[in-house]
Amino acid sequence: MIDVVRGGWELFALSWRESRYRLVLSVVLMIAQAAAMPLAAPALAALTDAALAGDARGATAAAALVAVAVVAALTAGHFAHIFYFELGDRAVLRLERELIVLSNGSAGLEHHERPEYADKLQVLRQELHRAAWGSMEGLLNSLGLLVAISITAVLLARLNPLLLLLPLAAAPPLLLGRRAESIVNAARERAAPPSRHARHMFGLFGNAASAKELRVGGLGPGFRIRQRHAWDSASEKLWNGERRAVLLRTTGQLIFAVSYVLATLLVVRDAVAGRHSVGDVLLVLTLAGQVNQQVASAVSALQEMQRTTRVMSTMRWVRALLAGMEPPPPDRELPDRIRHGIELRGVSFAYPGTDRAVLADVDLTLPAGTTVAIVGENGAGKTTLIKLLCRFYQATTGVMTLDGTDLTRFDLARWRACIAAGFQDFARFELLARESVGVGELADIKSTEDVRKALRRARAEDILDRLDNGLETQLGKSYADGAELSGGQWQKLALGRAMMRQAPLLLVLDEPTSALDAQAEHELFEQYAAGARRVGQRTGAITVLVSHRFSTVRMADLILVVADGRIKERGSHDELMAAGGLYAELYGMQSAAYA
Ligand SMILES: Nc1ncnc2c1ncn2[C@@H]1O[C@H](COP(=O)(O)OP(=O)(O)OP(=O)(O)O)[C@@H](O)[C@H]1O
Repeated sequence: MIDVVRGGWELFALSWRESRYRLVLSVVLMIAQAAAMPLAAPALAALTDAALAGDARGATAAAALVAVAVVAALTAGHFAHIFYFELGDRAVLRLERELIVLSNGSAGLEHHERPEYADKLQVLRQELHRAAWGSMEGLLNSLGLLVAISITAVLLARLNPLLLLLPLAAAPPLLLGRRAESIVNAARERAAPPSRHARHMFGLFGNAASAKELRVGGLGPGFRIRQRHAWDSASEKLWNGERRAVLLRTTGQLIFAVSYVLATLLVVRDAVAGRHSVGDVLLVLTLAGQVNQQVASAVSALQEMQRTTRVMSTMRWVRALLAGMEPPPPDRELPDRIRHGIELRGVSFAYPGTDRAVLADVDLTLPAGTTVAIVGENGAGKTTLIKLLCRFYQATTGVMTLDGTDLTRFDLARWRACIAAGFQDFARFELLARESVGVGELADIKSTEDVRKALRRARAEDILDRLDNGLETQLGKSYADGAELSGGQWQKLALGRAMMRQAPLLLVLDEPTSALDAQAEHELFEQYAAGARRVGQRTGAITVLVSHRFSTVRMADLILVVADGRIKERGSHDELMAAGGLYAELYGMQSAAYA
């Protein structure tokens, strides 16, 4: 219950921040609506007593009050709905925005790869919309009900404290009604298989394809009997469920009806004895009828509030998880060139939530101004190494340094701004083609010239020939007029995106060209490596390339052979070939296959 109050309070505070006047108006109108019904009862009682006493002015005034209460009860809720509906929408947007900011603003990728995070996100996606404004309604209804129940209780207790037991009598119809609903649902589930079968049979008769076989096989009569049996079986199951449900609902309503009659008799007896007026009897008749409704509404409002509680506590969990992933504050300026290189010392890494070391005790130097290729079998740990270099994850043990300074001491955003990357699992940004490439360097996204140059460097300019509006073509099937690209074309755009940053300190290319044939990939990298060496001499930039194609790999200055999370061999192509180890063996096998 504390959680429900907390969730409600959080939603209330969120709505307050979003729009105070909408919230205040919603609350006032909902309370007005909720209070109007019970307040109509004493007005009705006063009207009756005044009429019986021949007091025309009193009766008129009371009638006016009844009219006002009824109008308020009928209309205030509709006006409130306009305000809280919008408020709910705004609350959803705010929570969604927060979710996007939280999960993308976070330093690493760890949260994306934690199953419980994915589960929570799934719940949030499903529940957020329904919860936020369903709960808004629940919250306001609860407030209104609190007021309505209090007024009703005071009015009834004034006449006879025993009448306060009436809400208890509203419980049986509610509980038995619930039970009846679950019985009907269970019956529907039981009836589903035979009813599906009956529908399938029915479909066979109306279908040209099956008609041929039904006739040739003489299956018609037999299938008709099957269909009827299936239908009878489904109907019987449903009928049984419905019959039990009606019985339970009727019992519940009867219990309330008996209590209602008893409550009325209690007041009628007092009225006959002269202790109460006829108006009082009418008051009880009216209020007792409302009690039933109030209890049912209170329960459904509580259920809505429980949904809010779930959403709000999930949001708290996500906030706490992501807050714990903030990188340490930077205390070193990132240099604008690499003088010596990037070093890994004793680096081991296991993915969060797992025990297996994907990288184990890696010692490695990526010298400034070089092109480094990483090779190894599937699952060896190549991509993981790249992810650590991009600081998507923090090494479990060991340290990574840039010219001797721990990488974590540099500002993360600045470090990322110095990286250009093409990933194996690239994104498909359904934007204009120019933007889809240009987001590789936001500052240049508007420059058609820069985007074209990047595509040229990625040897992907040919894509533009197939796009009706060239760079200004909308991409993706989410849009009616969006151009859908093949997997290979999307990959080329991703490579173009990686080429947008013209002078990165670190360029990582993790199999970004698997859709190209071996020759095209080779030519592309040869051209790229020549450019990278030129830039590298100036800035010390390092290119790290992951590829399974040895024809591409051989041109790298340094080749690392990764196996079981360790660097098994390192050296230039010639050195590794001369050593006659794993690299030489794999190279030999691949050249033989292409020979
Ligand atoms: N998010 C993750 N959570 C847990 N384990 C992971 C995760 N990503 C990768 N792994 C595991 O880490 C190991 C190394 O994966 P990695 O992607 O680094 O291999 P790779 O050498 O790049 O393989 P490939 O050549 O197939 O791309 C694999 O055993 C893989 O199952």
